[in-house]
Amino acid sequence: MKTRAAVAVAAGKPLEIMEVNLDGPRAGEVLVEIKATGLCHTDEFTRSGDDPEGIFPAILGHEGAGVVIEVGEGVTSLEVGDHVIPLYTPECRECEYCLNPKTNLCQKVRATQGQGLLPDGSTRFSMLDGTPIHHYMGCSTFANHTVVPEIALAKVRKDAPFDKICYIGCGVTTGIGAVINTARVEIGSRCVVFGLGGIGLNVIQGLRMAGCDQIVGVDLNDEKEKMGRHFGMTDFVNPSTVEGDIVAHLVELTKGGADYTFDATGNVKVMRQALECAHKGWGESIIIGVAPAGAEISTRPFQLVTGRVWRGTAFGGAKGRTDVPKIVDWYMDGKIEIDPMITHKLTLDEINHGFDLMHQGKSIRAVVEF
Ligand SMILES: NC(=O)c1ccc[n+]([C@@H]2O[C@H](COP(=O)([O-])OP(=O)(O)OC[C@H]3O[C@@H](n4cnc5c(N)ncnc54)[C@H](O)[C@@H]3O)[C@@H](O)[C@H]2O)c1
Ligand SMILES: [Zn+2]
Ligand SMILES: [Zn+2]
Repeated sequence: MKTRAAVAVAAGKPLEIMEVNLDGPRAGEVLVEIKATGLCHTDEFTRSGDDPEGIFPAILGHEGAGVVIEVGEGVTSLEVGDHVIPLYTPECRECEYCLNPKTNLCQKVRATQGQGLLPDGSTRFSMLDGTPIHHYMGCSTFANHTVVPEIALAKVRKDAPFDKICYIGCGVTTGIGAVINTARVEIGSRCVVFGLGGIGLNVIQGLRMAGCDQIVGVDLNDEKEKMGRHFGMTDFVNPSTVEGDIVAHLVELTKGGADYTFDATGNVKVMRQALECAHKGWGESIIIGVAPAGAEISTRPFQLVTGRVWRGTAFGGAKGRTDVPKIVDWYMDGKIEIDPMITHKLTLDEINHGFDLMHQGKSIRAVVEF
């Protein structure tokens, strides 16, 4: 079949909207009509050429929601008409990682996914002249139709709006999951969140759900304060207006250090501050942000010797086929909010404008509706 897609033709170039060929699903695969997709920083990281593992041409996008149009041979868990969210972290439920409750990093299709290919080593997308186009993060949601492995699709309820739940495909789950699955924050905790963007705000609403006593938000942009407070932030700190050491300031504000801290900036200097403002003896710092290629974190080992813990999280530690449908329920039941974070709606033709908004710090999430 043919479908419309925004194609990343080369590193650093704007996406090109074009008609592409899409082959039907093979064994274990599913054809999905994408109804809506969010634009995440990770897409921009790859589009810009900063991602050392970026492969071109490719169809980017990993934060989508849509409907099953056709299932390949042997697919048993999904049928035509099901509503789904593609998962860049799949859940095969049989690999060593899926069977271990400590991780969500299913390895079943890892090797081919990293190469921009489906598990059989080939691509379903091509340009009209026959040039193959790579998949991206196993999802490629910047296309009106895409082919995804069955194990990389979460089946969700049919009454949930696509233009909101697409965000659960990355940002919402990453932020809330970092609190619930990775940190396992206890009721009454004091926490600090660095970076109040599309990820940090979801950390904040996760902390509110977890019943924290204090939720400190840290951002260089004062305009982020209002939204932070809306989602449950109790204190706002702009490091550029703090005199002296930001770490000492945060330790004092949290009465001795935070029980849990989160980096949602991707800046390795901020990651160090996040670790060092965690409480001596038990404070844990969770790295969510993706740092530039080659960047390294550092601290004095004494920080860890005296009981602080440094951890990281991918996709909020969520096992997608199991956890994503529950998060969709939380949204539909009003336990979490998504609507105020969808600040811009675009058509596929306007997708490059979405990246401009991201750079200008004007959007939390821009969503493309097909
Ligand atoms: N681990 C994962 O699974 C995962 C998933 C998605 C995104 N991410 C990463 O999470 C990070 C945040 O993504 P986002 O979409 O929220 O980005 P964003 O740009 O919307 O938000 C980042 C925020 O950090 C603030 N900031 C920047 N530098 C700062 C500093 N020095 N001190 C304090 N605040 C600062 C910015 O003003 C902005 O509000 C990115 O690095 C992204 O790649 C990780
Ligand atoms: Zn993402
Ligand atoms: Zn697995």
